[in-house]
Amino acid sequence: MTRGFYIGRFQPFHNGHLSMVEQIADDVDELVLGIGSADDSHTIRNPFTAGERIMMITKSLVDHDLVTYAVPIEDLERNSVWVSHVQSMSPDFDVAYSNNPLVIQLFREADIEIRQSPMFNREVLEGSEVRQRMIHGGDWETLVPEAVVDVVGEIGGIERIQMISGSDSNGD
Ligand SMILES: Nc1ncnc2c1ncn2[C@@H]1O[C@H](COP(=O)(O)OP(=O)(O)OP(=O)(O)O)[C@@H](O)[C@H]1O
Ligand SMILES: NC(=O)c1ccc[n+]([C@@H]2O[C@H](COP(=O)(O)O)[C@@H](O)[C@H]2O)c1
Repeated sequence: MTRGFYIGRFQPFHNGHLSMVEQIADDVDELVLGIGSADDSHTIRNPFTAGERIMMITKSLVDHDLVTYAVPIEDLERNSVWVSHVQSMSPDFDVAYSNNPLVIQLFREADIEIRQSPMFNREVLEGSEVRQRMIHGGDWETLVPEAVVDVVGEIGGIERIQMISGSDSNGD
């Protein structure tokens, strides 16, 4: 039995993240999704709470044949102890997945196997692109799973991110 660990902020969970999960599913029996920066929300970079991101991920993966656990991981002041912090919060895992250079470095230094994946359609499948489209009234819905559109609607996410940015749906 192999269990993987995939860390990200998932602000929001988009189709690039979904493709990465689908690829990881070929390697592992179970997957922990670490909700990074879990203590942050209501900012342009991190508009959604950890609980809202868990809803997005759980509902997006409900029809996938993979056992998943979403675990909130708060940020720490000290990078040197971050991997221990992750391990203290997560079910045990055999291999970690990330394309983030700092995350890769920290897991390598802790002698934990880390795998990267190709970037899927990165010109548009990027959290900051999705958030900019939400702020400016662009087409963000095609970049995320349908379940994420539903959750964003349920929580009033567009109104929130537009309020945070001081914009409105027609603003720049
Ligand atoms: N299109 C993609 N294809 C494959 N991996 C991706 C893609 N987008 C993000 N990732 C990876 O998923 C992990 C989590 O990413 P993250 O939540 O920061 O999303 P992001 O799209 O990079 O968002 P942001 O623009 O908010 O930083 C990182 O390792 C990131 O490199
Ligand atoms: N010292 C720390 O708290 C520390 C170190 C490395 C990564 N992280 C977190 O891991 C996550 C990595 O995800 P991204 O690849 O989405 O940036 C982020 O939430 C980031 O803040 C935290």
